[in-house]
Amino acid sequence: MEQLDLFQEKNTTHELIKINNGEYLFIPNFFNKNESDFYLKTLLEIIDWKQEEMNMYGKNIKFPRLTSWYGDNDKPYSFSGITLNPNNWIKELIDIKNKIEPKCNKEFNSVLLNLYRNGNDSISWHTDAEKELGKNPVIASVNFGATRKFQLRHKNTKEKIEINLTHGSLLVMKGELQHFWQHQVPKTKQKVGKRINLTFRQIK
Ligand SMILES: O=C(O)CCC(=O)C(=O)O
Ligand SMILES: [Fe+2]
Repeated sequence: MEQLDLFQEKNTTHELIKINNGEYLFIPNFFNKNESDFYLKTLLEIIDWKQEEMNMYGKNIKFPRLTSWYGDNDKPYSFSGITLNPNNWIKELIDIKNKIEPKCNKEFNSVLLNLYRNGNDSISWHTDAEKELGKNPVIASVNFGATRKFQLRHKNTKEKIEINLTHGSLLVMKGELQHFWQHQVPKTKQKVGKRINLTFRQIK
């Protein structure tokens, strides 16, 4: 049936959503408009944004987005074929971390930031299941700027879920979700502005 290929739209106002093999929280206006505008503008200016490259089959491929890594862990963090050394925490990132931790019931010691400059920037299907993150990692994703589609796909059943990550929203992925579901932010042909995503993590 064609229906199976359609993404289920899950922009409900319920906070905790239980899915097959995982759960997540989604709170659209976790940060109010003023806070969100402030963080979008400030983080664009003060974050140490870089376009990382990875080597694939002998070719250097540029990531289709800018990234930056902050944390209190002196260990470098490796993912998608690259290793990032953490920058030291800055006040704005600690303020965001302090605000989300009670909602997540979790403390974080690092954050990966992504800057999607326009609709051509993206992140392709992956899981956040690096071994440094432990067994069932809690990953808190904070969003400022343009709304982009965030898609989840079950590895076995291929079931798909789509969430519009709006300005000021908080998405918390938890339970066994990272073992069973991949996620991505696809490119879009629509004219979209800049978007910043922060994923807070606890690195062991
Ligand atoms: O931009 C997003 O919403 C997702 C980012 C992500 O999945 C990651 O950095 O691991
Ligand atoms: Fe991810």
